[in-house]
Amino acid sequence: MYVPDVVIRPRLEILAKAPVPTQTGLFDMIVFRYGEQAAESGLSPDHVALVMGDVRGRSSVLVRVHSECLTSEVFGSLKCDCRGQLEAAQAEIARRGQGVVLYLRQEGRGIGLSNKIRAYDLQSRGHDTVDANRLLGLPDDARDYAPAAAMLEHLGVASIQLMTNNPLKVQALRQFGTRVETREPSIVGTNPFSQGYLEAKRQRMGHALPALDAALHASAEGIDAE
Ligand SMILES: Nc1nc2c(ncn2[C@@H]2O[C@H](COP(=O)(O)OP(=O)(O)OP(=O)(O)O)[C@@H](O)[C@H]2O)c(=O)[nH]1
Ligand SMILES: [Zn+2]
Repeated sequence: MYVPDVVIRPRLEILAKAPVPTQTGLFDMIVFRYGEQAAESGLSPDHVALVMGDVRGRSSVLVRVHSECLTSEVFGSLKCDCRGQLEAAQAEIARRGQGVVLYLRQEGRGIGLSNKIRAYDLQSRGHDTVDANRLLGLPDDARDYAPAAAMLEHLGVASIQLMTNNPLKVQALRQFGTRVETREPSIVGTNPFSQGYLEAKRQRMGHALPALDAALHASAEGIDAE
């Protein structure tokens, strides 16, 4: 995860804004541009905020900082939990009537779509998500949370409850000046195709996820895992 020693913020531009009705309610959709992305990365510098309710000046605003995952969100891939997490975040924001989803165009933990699919190819040959990135000579996690912090600052959010299982995401946002009051777990169901990925995130990337053995045992016994 990229966190510079000195925080220099490129200009945040607001490109467009409109109300968008969704299956989980009416959100304001704001498109931001933050800095530039090298064309060869395949990543877009245009990030999205979905905002519900009045968040300006508010504390403890529920926020999901979500990274793009084309495979699950568009095509229904079962290899990860991203789509479920996004849907759960929108549903909880709608339930509370207030909150923000920041959708960052950092596909594949920031390595871009084609590299992610190369990593999937290696995973189909038995490597886990971390080793697949390393075999490609890429960092485990190449995301930058400066755009998210700048977007929250623009929205005037005073402090947030962050929906994530990733402690490094909390740390990175704090380093960019976001007041993260609490971490709210973002646990969604597993399936046989996502279990390996979730277990690698738990064991190798420090995510606060229930242990897979315990979850499987609990579900076999008909008990809720968490
Ligand atoms: N490089 C790579 N990226 C992946 C893989 N599976 C999913 N992703 C990407 O991972 C990103 C989501 O990161 P995760 O590590 O799953 O979760 P997180 O955002 O760190 O943590 P949460 O906030 O708890 O969701 C999205 O950009 C996905 O496209 C994979 O096997 N390899
Ligand atoms: Zn995903």
